[in-house]
Amino acid sequence: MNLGEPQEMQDDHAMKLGVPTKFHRKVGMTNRFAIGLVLVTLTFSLSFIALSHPEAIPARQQTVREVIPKEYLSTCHRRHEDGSLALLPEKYLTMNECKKRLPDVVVLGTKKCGTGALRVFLDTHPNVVFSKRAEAKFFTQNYKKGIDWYVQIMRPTATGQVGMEKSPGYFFSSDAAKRIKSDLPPTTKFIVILCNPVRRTISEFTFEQLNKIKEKYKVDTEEAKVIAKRTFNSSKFEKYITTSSGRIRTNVDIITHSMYDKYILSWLKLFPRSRFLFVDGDNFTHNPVAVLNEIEQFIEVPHYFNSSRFYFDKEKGFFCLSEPFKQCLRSTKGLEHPPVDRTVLRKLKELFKAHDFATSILTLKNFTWMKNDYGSKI
Ligand SMILES: Nc1ncnc2c1ncn2[C@@H]1O[C@H](COP(=O)(O)OS(=O)(=O)O)[C@@H](OP(=O)(O)O)[C@H]1O
Repeated sequence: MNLGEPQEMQDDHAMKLGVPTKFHRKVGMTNRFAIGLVLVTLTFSLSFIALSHPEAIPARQQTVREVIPKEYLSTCHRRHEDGSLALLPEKYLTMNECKKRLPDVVVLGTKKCGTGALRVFLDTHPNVVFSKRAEAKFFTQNYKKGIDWYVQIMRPTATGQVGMEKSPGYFFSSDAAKRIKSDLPPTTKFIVILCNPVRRTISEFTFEQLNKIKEKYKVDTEEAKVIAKRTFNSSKFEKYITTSSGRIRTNVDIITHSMYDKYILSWLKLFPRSRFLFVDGDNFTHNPVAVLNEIEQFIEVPHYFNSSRFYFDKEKGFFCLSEPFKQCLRSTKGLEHPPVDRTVLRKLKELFKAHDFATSILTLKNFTWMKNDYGSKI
């Protein structure tokens, strides 16, 4: 081809030689542009379809994607078969925004009304996470350790989980109430489990006696129980709670701790009642599912507890967990109580009746033991 020739002639030669002409080049460029445009549009459309319909990704690509176990999606822990908890690998903790936080719900009390069983049972709910320590006691004896210590003893929670703590001594402490008011957010909820005050008083006495024996003889709970039974003096309890003239002492802790109304009143002076759930401990002992369902609603977690998760253990004499693992409360819970003189029992009932009346007005609840005259068997 002579490059000095006019354009039409150059094209003529070119056509003959099979070389692309300017016209062909123009058409070629337009085609390539069009093909490119179609390819880009196709790629965009395919990735859009793939994103909005992950099932549309070809099977070969899906295999390289990690399949996250369903139970890892909104939690920070994995539960072993024996019930113990292990933190999930770091990437899941990040994905689920897991971190240690102040508790959302605090079980304030009350001592010997089933707070231990409440904790063990509630902790199996997938949306509930209790503190690492069984009892933090931060707002009472550990306050000097500082709020960072308190946060550190919590387990990490994912955003949708409810962090909880139980320290039954808080209920009796006006200091704890004031500190909670100043340190916890105004959204914190409180659970107070109350039970038959006569039975509660005997329970606290029995528990304290056992602890004294453990300390004195340097023995474990089982040995202490044997010693307690052997050395049991039937009038010990009666002597401890009555004056020489036979009146009930109203200045000993195990008695005052059962006068629930005065503590409730002091808490209600600081917090609105809507932030409390007052739970019937006697009902909880005999029908844990009903009470746990009530708690689920109050703390706003999905329904989880049903009767298949529990069984009544005849040897223990109490309900135990059957799912997700088998577990009864440890041997310091469900102690054998000493028999108590009938006259002393009657005096205790009379003393607590007036307080219970006030309790039911303050809580707007009629508790089991009030309906059945404190039960025939205490
Ligand atoms: N399921 C189950 N298993 C074992 N024990 C149960 C259960 N439900 C309620 N209870 C009652 O809980 C009482 C102990 O209460 P607390 O756990 O609050 O005691 S403590 O204040 O934390 O020491 C304990 O009191 P005692 O019987 O005097 O030991 C029990 O009566």
